[in-house]
Amino acid sequence: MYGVTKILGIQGGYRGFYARNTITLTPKIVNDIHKRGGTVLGSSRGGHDTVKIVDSIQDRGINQVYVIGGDGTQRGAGVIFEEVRRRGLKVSVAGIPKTIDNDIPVIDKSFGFDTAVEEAQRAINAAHVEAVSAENGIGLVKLMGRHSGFIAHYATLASRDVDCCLIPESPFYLEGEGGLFRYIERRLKDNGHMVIVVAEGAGQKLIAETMQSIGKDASGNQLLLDVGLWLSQKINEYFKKNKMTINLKYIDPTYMIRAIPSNASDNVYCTLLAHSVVHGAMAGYTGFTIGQVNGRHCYIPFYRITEKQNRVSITDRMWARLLSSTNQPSFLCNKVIEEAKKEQERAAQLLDGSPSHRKVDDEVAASNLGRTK
Ligand SMILES: Nc1ncnc2c1ncn2[C@@H]1O[C@H](COP(=O)(O)OP(=O)(O)OP(=O)(O)O)[C@@H](O)[C@H]1O
Ligand SMILES: O=P(O)(O)OC[C@H]1O[C@](O)(CO)[C@@H](O)[C@@H]1O
Repeated sequence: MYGVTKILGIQGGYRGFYARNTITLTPKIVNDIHKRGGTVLGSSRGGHDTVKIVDSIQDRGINQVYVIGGDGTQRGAGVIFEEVRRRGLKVSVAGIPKTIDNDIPVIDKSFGFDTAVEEAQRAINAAHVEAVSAENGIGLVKLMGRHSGFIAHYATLASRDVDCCLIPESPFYLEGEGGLFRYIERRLKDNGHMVIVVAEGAGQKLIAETMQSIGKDASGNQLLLDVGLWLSQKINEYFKKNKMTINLKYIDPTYMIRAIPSNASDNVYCTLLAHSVVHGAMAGYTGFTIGQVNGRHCYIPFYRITEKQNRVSITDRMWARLLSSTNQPSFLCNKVIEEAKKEQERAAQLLDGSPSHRKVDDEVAASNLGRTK
């Protein structure tokens, strides 16, 4: 369509610009990559040496750079764009959001998220089978998502077999009235079994009270303490102390939900993102991330994408729908709800520069919060 004669694939993430080989991408090489999990180019964490990267772009005569990855990758693309602009180079820099976490703001969802939610069903179903097959069975599933709870949230809504979903955005506590242990006791007495889904970023403050931080990864992301093992141990200890028999089965599908090939919905989404981003670069746009916003493909300036992370809003209808589907306690006091609403209003004003038009559905959220206390 555009008469492009050469497309280079940079291998091994950002360091691939200066420390790894590159491969020439041809229709034959990329023909079936949508049927394979992972990345044909390989990825890495860390290694973003902006000067070396832009030197490489300049030396190779590259005039369009398409950067595929999560929130960190998009931040890295933004830095490259600034350096390219500082040098006055005629190079278009465009980002394509790809992460299972769905933690990239502004866009409706990230490529990879749907596939992860679909694959998580297998782990939740297994947890449910194990839970119903034993006396006071508890199936506990930990899901990825880093500091966002979207995968756990939507996998719970999709499954309908989950009795409690714990996410980083909604703090919880274990002991006492309204705490997790009392809720588990009640569910086991009423139902004989239960399924708990916990996002890997949940409970970090609670765990940190008794466990040391384990540092950061090569990209500077805080490494998460293992909430799945911690919660399994805490639940077993509590019921042992209270002399109540339980059979807890812990399932950690972690990389299973990331390593599989993308599903049909994500394949179509990815194709549309690719078409849109190329049209944008060919039209002369630069410094943008492509993304679907309210169903339409948009060119979003890097600074909008990198100014914050997308997090589950616990005063939104979708979270209220989860609470009414699991019947779990909200673990929240009114003060936290009010703070969350204010944060949501501030975020909405930031996005459209005006007072928030989107009225949080207080009645639904509050009634569910109130009802499940
Ligand atoms: N602010 C930044 N400036 C320059 N480079 C960055 C920045 N943040 C992240 N990067 C680089 O972007 C790359 C990917 O970042 P990271 O490892 O956080 O993964 P990610 O893109 O967030 O993907 P995922 O969300 O799937 O983990 C790394 O090479 C990292 O060094
Ligand atoms: O591949 P690594 O370094 O273990 O990173 C795991 C992280 O990557 C993600 O899968 C994507 O950001 C997160 O959900 C998870 O916390």
